[in-house]
Amino acid sequence: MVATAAARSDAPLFACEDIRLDLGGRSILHGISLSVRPGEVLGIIGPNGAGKTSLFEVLSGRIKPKSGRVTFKGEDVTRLPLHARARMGVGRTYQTPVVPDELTVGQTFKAARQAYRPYLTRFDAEYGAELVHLHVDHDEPSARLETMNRRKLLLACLLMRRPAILLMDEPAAGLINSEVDEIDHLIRMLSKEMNVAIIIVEHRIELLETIADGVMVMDAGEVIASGSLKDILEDPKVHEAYFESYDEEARA
Ligand SMILES: Nc1ncnc2c1ncn2[C@@H]1O[C@H](COP(=O)(O)OP(=O)(O)OP(=O)(O)O)[C@@H](O)[C@H]1O
Repeated sequence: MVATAAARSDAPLFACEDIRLDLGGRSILHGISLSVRPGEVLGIIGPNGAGKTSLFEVLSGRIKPKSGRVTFKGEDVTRLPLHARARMGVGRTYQTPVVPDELTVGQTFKAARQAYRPYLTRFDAEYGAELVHLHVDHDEPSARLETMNRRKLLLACLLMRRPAILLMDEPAAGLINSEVDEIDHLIRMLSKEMNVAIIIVEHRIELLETIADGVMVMDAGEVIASGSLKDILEDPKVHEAYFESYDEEARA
C-alpha cells in the first residue's frame, strides 16, 4: 500500500453506476451511483431498510445487480464473484463479527493465509495483527473472544491481504465508546496514512464526523443526498427520511 498523501490520485479507485437490484420479486435498489478515490472515506447512512447492506452485497460481489456497473481500478468487475474481487483488493467487513467456531486464533489466521493465492506468510498475519493491535493468545478459541477482539481478528485477516478498498458495514456495532475511538483511529490511519479507500455504513453520525470525507444518504433504495456531513445535516429531505424515522422509533 502506498504511504503518502502525495501519491493519491484523483481517478476513482472504486465506483458503481446506476445499480438496480431486485430481491424476492421486489425492487430494492433503484439506480445507485457512487465513487471513491484512494485514501477517501465515504460514509453511507440511511434508515433501516434503506438498502445499505444490499448495496454492499452488490459492491462486494455477493449478489449480482439487475443492471448497472461496478468498477475497480478502471476495470468492470460487475460479473466477478466475491472471492475474485477479494483477491483483486476489495475487502469487506460485516455488521456481525462471525468468527470460525471451531478454530483457535492461530488456526483462524492460518486458514485466512491459506485462503489466499499465493499463500500468505506468518509475517503477513503478524503485520495484520499489529495494524489492529490484536494482542491475544493464539491458542485461544476465536469464538471466546470479546466483540472488539473478534472484529480485530477479522480485520487483521483482511488487512494482511493489503486491500486497496474496504467496505465496512457498521464496524462499531456492539462496541463501547473507547473501542469505537480505537476503530475510528484505525480507519483514519488506514485511509490517511496507507491510502486505503473506505466505504462505511454507519448509524452513528458522530463517528462519521471524525472520519468521513463525504457522506451519502440512502432512503428506500435511492440516494437522497450526498456531500459533506454539514451539508447533508442541513438538508430537509435527510431530516424527514432519517431523523424523523429515528425519532418515531425512539417514541415507539
Ligand atoms: N433476500 C431478500 N429478499 C427480499 N427482500 C430483501 C432481501 N434482503 C433484503 N431485503 C429487503 O431489502 C430492503 C433493504 O434491506 P437492507 O438490509 O439492504 O437495508 P439496510 O439499509 O441495510 O437496513 P438496516 O439498517 O436495517 O441494516 C428491505 O426492505 C429488506 O426487507
